[in-house]
Amino acid sequence: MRIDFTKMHGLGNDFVVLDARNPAQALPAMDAALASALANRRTGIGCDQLILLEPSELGDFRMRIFNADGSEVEACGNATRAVGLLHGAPARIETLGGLLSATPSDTGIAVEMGQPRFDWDAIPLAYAMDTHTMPLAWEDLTNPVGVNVGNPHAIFFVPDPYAVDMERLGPLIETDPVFPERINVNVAAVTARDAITLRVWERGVGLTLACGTGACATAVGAMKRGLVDRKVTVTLPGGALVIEWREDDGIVMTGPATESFRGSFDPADYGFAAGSPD
Ligand SMILES: N[C@H](CCC[C@H](N)C(=O)O)C(=O)O
Repeated sequence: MRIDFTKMHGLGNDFVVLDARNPAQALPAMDAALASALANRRTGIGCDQLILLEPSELGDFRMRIFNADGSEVEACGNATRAVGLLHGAPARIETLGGLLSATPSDTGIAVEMGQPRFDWDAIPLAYAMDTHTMPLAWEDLTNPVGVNVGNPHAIFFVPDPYAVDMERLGPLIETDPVFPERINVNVAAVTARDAITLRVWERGVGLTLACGTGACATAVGAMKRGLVDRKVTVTLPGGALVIEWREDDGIVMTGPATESFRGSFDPADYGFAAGSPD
């Protein structure tokens, strides 16, 4: 019994997508162990996030998101565009972070990501503080913005994101106890009223070529600080996303989604029997 998968990416942030809406694709219990084994780029299929589609009572389908370390999380912007493409947008997608809508646009897929949350306990943080300019510092990275866009982000505005030692500082910040659920770490430079350059150390993954929720969080953080207008282009190593923060609709992220190839695997190769109940 083999399990089918679709390999996809959004600006190089890549995913292995499993579709468990089809009972014939009954999956072993999807858990941290299986997700991290499949995501492993040496011994597994390899991806930043493992995406599992399941039936949903609330929307067209449910999307579960597992980081490469196996942690299940609330939101993944690039994957939301990818599964919107795969399913056929328009689509209403249930996630742990809320019900999202994906619709086709002339530059790919547009996703309404909901409203950002800035309260310290919504990020969440370990104690109360001003999230507009958090009194925190890790060497030259100081006073980030804290925001939750379905998942938690810290945004540092710096002169040059590519001059930051993310491999060293990223994991230090990601796992600091001030972030009880860890954090996605963004370093950004505002280059115009409608342009931001961004790099992201992702919670549970590390440096990625792009992070959709990071682009959303960074855009609204810059808007809160009055650094940019309400619609900006965020350029990541893998390419650009357009982020707009509308009063009523919340954040709208628009960008490409790509299907790379399809394949299948035998769960027994990962120590799991297909079809075993969750
Ligand atoms: N690492 C993120 C999840 C994936 C976010 C990123 N891939 C995106 O496109 O939003 C987290 O733990 O919250």
